Amino acid sequence: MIEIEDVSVRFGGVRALTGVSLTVAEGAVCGVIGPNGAGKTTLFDVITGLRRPTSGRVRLRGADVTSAGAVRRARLGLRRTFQRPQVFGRLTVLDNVLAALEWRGGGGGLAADLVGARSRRRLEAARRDRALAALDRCGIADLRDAYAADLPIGRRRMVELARAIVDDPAVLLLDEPTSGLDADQAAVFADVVRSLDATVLLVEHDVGFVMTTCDRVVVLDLGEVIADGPPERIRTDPRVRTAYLG
Ligand SMILES: Nc1ncnc2c1ncn2[C@@H]1O[C@H](COP(=O)(O)OP(=O)(O)OP(=O)(O)O)[C@@H](O)[C@H]1O
Repeated sequence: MIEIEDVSVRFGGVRALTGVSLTVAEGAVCGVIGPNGAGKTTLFDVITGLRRPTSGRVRLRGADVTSAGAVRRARLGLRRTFQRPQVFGRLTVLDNVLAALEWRGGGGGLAADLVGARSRRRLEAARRDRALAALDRCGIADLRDAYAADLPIGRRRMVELARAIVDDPAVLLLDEPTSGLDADQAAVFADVVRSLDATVLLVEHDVGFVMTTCDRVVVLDLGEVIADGPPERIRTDPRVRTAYLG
C-alpha cells in the first residue's frame, strides 16, 4: 500500500504540489495523469525518495518513509523503472536480470560464499531459473544472450521491467512506461503489470493506456488532485476535460 498524506512541495515560489493526498490499496494499479507541469514527476520523486516534501507524509506498506533513504525504501520492496530505461548496455539481457537478483540477496547473499560447491551450484541454478522466468513473463526470453546496448528502446524497457519484477516487488513505480513501445509491446507491458501481486503506481502521458490498464486514475493539475476515481468516471469528468482541453 502507498499512502500520500497532505504532501506539498515548493521550489522557491513555485508550488509543484499542494496538499496532495492519495492512497493506493494493496495490489491496485493506479495511474497518474495530468498536463505538463502538473506535478507528476515531483510526486514520483517524493515516493522514491529523490525529493523530500516541504510538508506531509509518505508511507509504504504502513511504514513512514518521508525522510527515509533509498535503501530503506528498497528493503520495503519498492522498485521502479525510469523514463529512459536504466539497463547495463555491456551486459547481456540475462545478466542484467541476474545482477538485479544478486544485489538484492536473491543470489544467496553472503551465505553463498560459505557453502560448498554443490549447494552453490543449486543456488546459482535457482537464481538463473528465476531470471529466465522473469524474461519469459516479459516476452524477451529469446533475447537473453543479446547485449542490452544493442536493443531498441522498447526491448530495453522490457529488460528494465524484468529486472524490476524478478524478485516480486511489493510496490512498483513506473515512470512513463509506454514511451518508445509500439501498441503490441504496450499490450504485453500492461499484461505483465496487471498480473503482478504488487501495488503499482504509474505516471504516463498515454491516457488511453492508463484508462485500459489502471483500476484507478488520479488527475493532477497545477500541483493539485482535481479528480480521483475509476477510469469510466475520469473519462467524463468535466474538470479533467477542461484541464486537458484548456
Ligand atoms: N527543480 C525544480 N526547480 C524549480 N521548479 C521545478 C523543479 N522541478 C519542477 N519544478 C516545477 O514544478 C512544477 C511541477 O513539475 P513536474 O516536473 O513535477 O511536472 P510534470 O507533471 O511531471 O510535468 P511533465 O509532464 O512536463 O514532465 C512545474 O511548474 C515545474 O516547472
